[in-house]
Amino acid sequence: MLEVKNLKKRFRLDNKTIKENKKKPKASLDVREDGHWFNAVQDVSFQCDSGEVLGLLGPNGAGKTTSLRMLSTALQPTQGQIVINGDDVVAEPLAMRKRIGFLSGTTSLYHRLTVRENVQYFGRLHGMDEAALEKETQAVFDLLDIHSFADKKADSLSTGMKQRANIARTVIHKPEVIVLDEPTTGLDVISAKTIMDFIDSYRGGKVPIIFSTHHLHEVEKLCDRVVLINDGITQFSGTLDEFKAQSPDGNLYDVFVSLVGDKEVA
Ligand SMILES: Nc1ncnc2c1ncn2[C@@H]1O[C@H](COP(=O)(O)OP(=O)(O)OP(=O)(O)O)[C@@H](O)[C@H]1O
Repeated sequence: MLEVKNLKKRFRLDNKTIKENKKKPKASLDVREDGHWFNAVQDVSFQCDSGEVLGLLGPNGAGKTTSLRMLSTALQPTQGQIVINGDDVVAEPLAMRKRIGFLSGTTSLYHRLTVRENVQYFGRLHGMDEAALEKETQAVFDLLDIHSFADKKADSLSTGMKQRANIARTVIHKPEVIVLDEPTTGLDVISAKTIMDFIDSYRGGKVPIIFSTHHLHEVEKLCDRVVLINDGITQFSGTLDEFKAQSPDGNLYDVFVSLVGDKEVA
């Protein structure tokens, strides 16, 4: 189980931005501008049980990536708690990192290695023995439909194949929590569907899986829980049914728009 409580992250602004902001009318600034600081994530809380799929929604710049980077220990929170199966992620980031599988926009592969070599390299870095590595490689390649290109070099792959290989690399060590930042963005229909089926395969299992997306149909199809962030604040956290119940006809788009106000919908 993953629990996130009152997460905050503020970034120090560079001098040029501070100077420029001083010249602008206050009303034109992002509500999160705060002198020398930018409060990218102001107050984010949610939880996700084992076997649940949680969809993280929000307009561009809402704070989704910043929140996911904190969950995965890539960024230290300014404040707040992140707990995985009773253990404190913020207090023990290095120990906890091994227990989390994080796909970010910058997760990548060694170009000259094959997919299999890449994935197994990361498995060995996590201390997996060869028998476990073989077994898990097979299982993950099945789930992500990778076998047909498993022995191709990474630099010869399509964008969709690369993303599937990146996900394989992210989960090869059987993490306790899986965090995927916009896993289907920019992908063709078949690769996106393969990744959605992969996420779906975790439902009802032992691992909470969290992914951010701008695609409401993915949320409708896959998610048990929905969290919507706006201006770095949790606007909604609950089940998919509770989210849908906010609109008379259960239309996700209408609920999203009603919660984020007149902000441009991504
Ligand atoms: N290092 C940083 N310094 C200053 N501001 C930052 C920094 N990193 C992120 N931000 C700002 O924090 C806000 C939240 O960014 P974040 O990338 O988390 O949003 P997001 O919800 O993932 O957006 P998108 O849907 O566009 O990917 C943005 O306004 C961004 O410009």
